[in-house]
Amino acid sequence: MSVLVTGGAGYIGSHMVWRLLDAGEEVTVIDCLSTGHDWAVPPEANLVVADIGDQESVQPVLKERGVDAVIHFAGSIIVPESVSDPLGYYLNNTVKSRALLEACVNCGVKHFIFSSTAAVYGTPERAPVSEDADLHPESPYGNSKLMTELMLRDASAAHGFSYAVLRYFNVAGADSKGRAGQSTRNATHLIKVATQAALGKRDGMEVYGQDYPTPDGTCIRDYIHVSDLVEAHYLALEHLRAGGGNLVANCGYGQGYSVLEVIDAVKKVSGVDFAVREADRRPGDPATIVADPAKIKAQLGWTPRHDDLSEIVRDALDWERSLERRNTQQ
Ligand SMILES: NC(=O)c1ccc[n+]([C@@H]2O[C@H](COP(=O)([O-])OP(=O)(O)OC[C@H]3O[C@@H](n4cnc5c(N)ncnc54)[C@H](O)[C@@H]3O)[C@@H](O)[C@H]2O)c1
Ligand SMILES: O=c1ccn([C@@H]2O[C@H](COP(=O)(O)OP(=O)(O)O[C@H]3O[C@H](CO)[C@H](O)[C@H](O)[C@H]3O)[C@@H](O)[C@H]2O)c(=O)[nH]1
Repeated sequence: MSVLVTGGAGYIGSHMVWRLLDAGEEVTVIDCLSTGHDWAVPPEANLVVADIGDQESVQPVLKERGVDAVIHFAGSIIVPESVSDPLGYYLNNTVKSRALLEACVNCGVKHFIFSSTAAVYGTPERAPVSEDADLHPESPYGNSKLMTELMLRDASAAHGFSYAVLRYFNVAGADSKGRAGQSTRNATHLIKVATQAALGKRDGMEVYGQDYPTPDGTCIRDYIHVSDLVEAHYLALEHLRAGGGNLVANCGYGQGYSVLEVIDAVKKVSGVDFAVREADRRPGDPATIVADPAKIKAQLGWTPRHDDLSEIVRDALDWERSLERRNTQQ
């Protein structure tokens, strides 16, 4: 048995690859390196530089490597970018996921795990939000992911493979052993941006919108440590291999923090008081989104081990410092 990780040279995918190797799995990565880095893939994994939409590259990998499970991270991930380039997002996230799925069906892949997102809920009526809530994405990004969820459901019913859709909330932090972290060029995620501001890599930062209907006027999100997230995938893989059946589940802690609370945490942990400027709202941002994680806890026995904002921030800062050293050495 071996596992194919698409997008394994990216932030979350590279953590997954380490987790699978730690468990003794045989791992192949397909990544086109559009935002990922070849150096992020451990040498023990086999990296194939290719596009997931290119079936002529993907099918031989699935067959020759005897892949029984695909964990599909590859995609475009920035909500406001999806608003300005919707067709690019539908191509990379939806059309190419369809091509990948077809390749998997052609090659008899048994299990498929998909990176979905809290963005499929839009602004939920209730916080925390559970999986049976209505789905009203507010951005092309969220729509592009929801369409892939639907393709998976229908293709699984027709072709008999099993799948898990994991809806991630806001992923942050880094491997506590320092082996992987968020290295994307021009990253836009809040905790990454704030750690860069704390380390003087950028001249302060902006808060997008302070007039949301939340206690301090800034958006509320549920930040999940990347190591807890990849553990959820590992448990989902075991569940599918054991014949546990299809699963759609939230990945978050059920605890929300506002943008200003996150910035405060970064200032406290780093000991640096960087400049924070008010800016207009960013397109596509819902006010509040917090997970109800009851389902994944009950069905997979998932137990968060890093659900502490200070730990998330500390690991992100450590990784950002290590990137600084890497850049100095290059
Ligand atoms: N980071 C978050 O907070 C978050 C939240 C919810 C969902 N997700 C989802 O998790 C997945 C991974 O996100 P990430 O934060 O690691 O992003 P990332 O940009 O670091 O990783 C994505 C990887 O996919 C590769 N890739 C992109 N398009 C490709 C293609 N067509 N063919 C082959 N490789 C391709 C990139 O080179 C990169 O290595 C994405 O699908 C994203 O939508 C992320
Ligand atoms: O410099 C910044 C960066 C972000 N923000 C704010 O911080 C919050 C979080 O923004 P992120 O960009 O960190 O994350 P998003 O919530 O936009 O999106 C992330 O989480 C989503 C799920 O909730 C998606 O899945 C998506 O892939 C992933 O990027 C938002 O209110 C945003 O406006 C700022 O104020 N300043």
